[in-house]
Amino acid sequence: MTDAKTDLKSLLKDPSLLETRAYIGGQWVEGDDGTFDVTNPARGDVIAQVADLSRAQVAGAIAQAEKAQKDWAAWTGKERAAVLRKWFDLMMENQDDLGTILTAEQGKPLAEAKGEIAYGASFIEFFGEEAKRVYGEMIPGHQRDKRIMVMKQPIGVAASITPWNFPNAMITRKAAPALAAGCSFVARPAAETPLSAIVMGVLAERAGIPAGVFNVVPSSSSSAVGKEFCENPAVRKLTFTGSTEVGRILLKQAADQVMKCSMELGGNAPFIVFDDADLDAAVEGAIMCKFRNNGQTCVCANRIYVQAGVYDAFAAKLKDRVSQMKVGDGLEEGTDLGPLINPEASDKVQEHIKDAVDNGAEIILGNAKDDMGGNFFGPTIVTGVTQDMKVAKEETFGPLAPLFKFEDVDDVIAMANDTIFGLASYFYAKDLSRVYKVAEALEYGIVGVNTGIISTELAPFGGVKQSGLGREGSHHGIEDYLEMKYVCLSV
Ligand SMILES: NC(=O)C1=CN([C@@H]2O[C@H](COP(=O)(O)OP(=O)(O)OC[C@H]3O[C@@H](n4cnc5c(N)ncnc54)[C@H](O)[C@@H]3O)[C@@H](O)[C@H]2O)C=CC1
Ligand SMILES: O=C(O)[C@H](O)CS(=O)(=O)O
Repeated sequence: MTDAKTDLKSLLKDPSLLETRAYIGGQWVEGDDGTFDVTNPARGDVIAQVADLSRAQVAGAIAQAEKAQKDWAAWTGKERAAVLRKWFDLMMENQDDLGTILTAEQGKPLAEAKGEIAYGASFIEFFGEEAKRVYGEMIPGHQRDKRIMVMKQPIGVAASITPWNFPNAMITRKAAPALAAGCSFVARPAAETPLSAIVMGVLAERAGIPAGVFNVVPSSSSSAVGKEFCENPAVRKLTFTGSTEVGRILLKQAADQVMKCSMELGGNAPFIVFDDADLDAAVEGAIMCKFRNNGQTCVCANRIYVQAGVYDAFAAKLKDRVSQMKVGDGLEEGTDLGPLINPEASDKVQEHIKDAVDNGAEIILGNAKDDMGGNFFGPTIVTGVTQDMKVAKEETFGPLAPLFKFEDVDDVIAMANDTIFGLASYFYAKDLSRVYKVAEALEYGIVGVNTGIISTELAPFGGVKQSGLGREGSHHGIEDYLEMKYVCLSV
C-alpha cells in the first residue's frame, strides 16, 4: 500500500466526468440512504462518496425506465443507432479520463483500463449498428390462406447487476444490445466500482439518449436491489455477471415472475499445452490469459495443464517471464499487475497456495504478499498440482498459476471437463486432427486455440453448465433483449 492520496478530480482532463450521484429519468439524484465510500484498492484511501439509493428509489428508477421505453422502442433502428454512435464517440474521446477513473476505483494498470474502455465502447459501436438489423421473418403458411409473420420486439425494461472486475465493459456489453433492441435499462454497478458506471450516465446524457432510457442506481445493498429487480413486475429482463453462487440466488428470485434472465457466471478455465505446441507462444498466451486484470477475470486460465514432455521447459520459461512482471500502483507508469480488489481476494489466493503446498505441490515463484503490502500480491507459480487440490475445483481469481502435468489427450480432456463450470478453455497444439478433437471435446462455451485472449464484441461470449445462460456480444447478443411475436395472417 502506498501513502499517496488519490485526488481523482485533479487527474482528469474533464473533472465534470467525476459524478457521484445516481442517474434516474434524466435527473441527477442524491441517495435516500446517504452515501457509501469508494476506495482506491492500491492506496486504500477514499476517493469518492457515492449516492446510496434506497430500494424505493430503485423502484422509482424502474418506473422511469418503463415510462421511457415505449417511446424509445418507437424510434427507428437508424435513429437509435445515431445516438448510440454518439455515446461510443464520447467514450473514445474521453478514453483517458474514463481509464483513470476505472484504475482509481478498480486497481488495474492504466493501460489495461484504457483498453477496457475501448473494449466497452466496442459493444456500443457494434450494437448501435445492429439496431438497424433486427429482422423478422416470413414463414410459408400451414394452410393455403395463411401466412406466418415473425416480428422481433424489445422485451421492455432490462435491469443489470455487474461486478467490479470490468466496471465499464460488463455494463456496456449488456446496455448496448438492450438499447439497440429498444429496451430501457437500469444498471446497478458493484459497490466497489460505481464511478465507472455513473460516468456512462454523464455520457449518455451528453449523447442525447432520452431521459429514463439509461439509468444508474448505485447502492451498497446488493440484495435489496436484486430483490427489487426480481419482484418489480415492470422489469422483464435481468442480466447478471458475477459468481455462480449469486447467479443461483437471482435465478430463484426471478422465477416468481418468470423473468427472462441472462447469467454470465464463474469459470474455471483450463489452459492446456500439448507437446507439439509452440512453447514460446504458449507462454505468452498463458501470461495474457492468466495475468490479465491480475487474474481477476472469469475467463482467466485457472488450471494450466502441461504435457509431460514439455512440462519442465514450459515451467522454466513461464517463471522467467513472470518474474519480470512489475507489481505496482495502476496509476503509475510501468505497472504490469495492480492490486487485488480487497483483502478477501488476497486471502483466497493464499488459501489456494497453502492447500496446494500442504498436499504436495511446490512453489517455484512468488507466494507472498508483495513488498507493497495492502492488497498487493506477487505473481505465483506452483508445480506438481493435482485434481484433488482446491485450485482445481474453485476459481482462484488472482495471480496464481498452478501447473498440472498430464500424459495423454484423453486424460487431459477428462480433467479439463471435470468441473461444474464451462465458460472459457484454451489449448496450444499444432496437429490439426488433435486441434479438432480437443476443440470438440471441451465442454465449454468458449475455446481459444493457440491464443490466450478470446474477448471481442464480434463473438458470442458465454458459458455452458453452471457458468451461465445466454450469450453476450456478436449478432446473437441482441436476441437476449428481444421477444419473438408470431402473427398468423389469414389472406
Ligand atoms: N463472472 C465474472 O466475471 C465474475 C466472477 N466472480 C467470481 O465470484 C467471486 C466473488 O466475487 P464477488 O464480486 O463477490 O461476486 P458476486 O457474485 O458476489 O458479486 C457480483 C455482483 O453481484 C452483486 N451481488 C452480490 N450478492 C447479491 C445478491 N444477493 N443480490 C443481488 N446482487 C448481489 C455484487 O454486489 C456485485 O455487484 C470471485 O472471486 C469470482 O470467483 C466475481 C466477479 C465477476
Ligand atoms: O469480456 C471479458 O473478457 C470478460 O467477460 C471479463 S469476465 O466476465 O470474464 O470477467
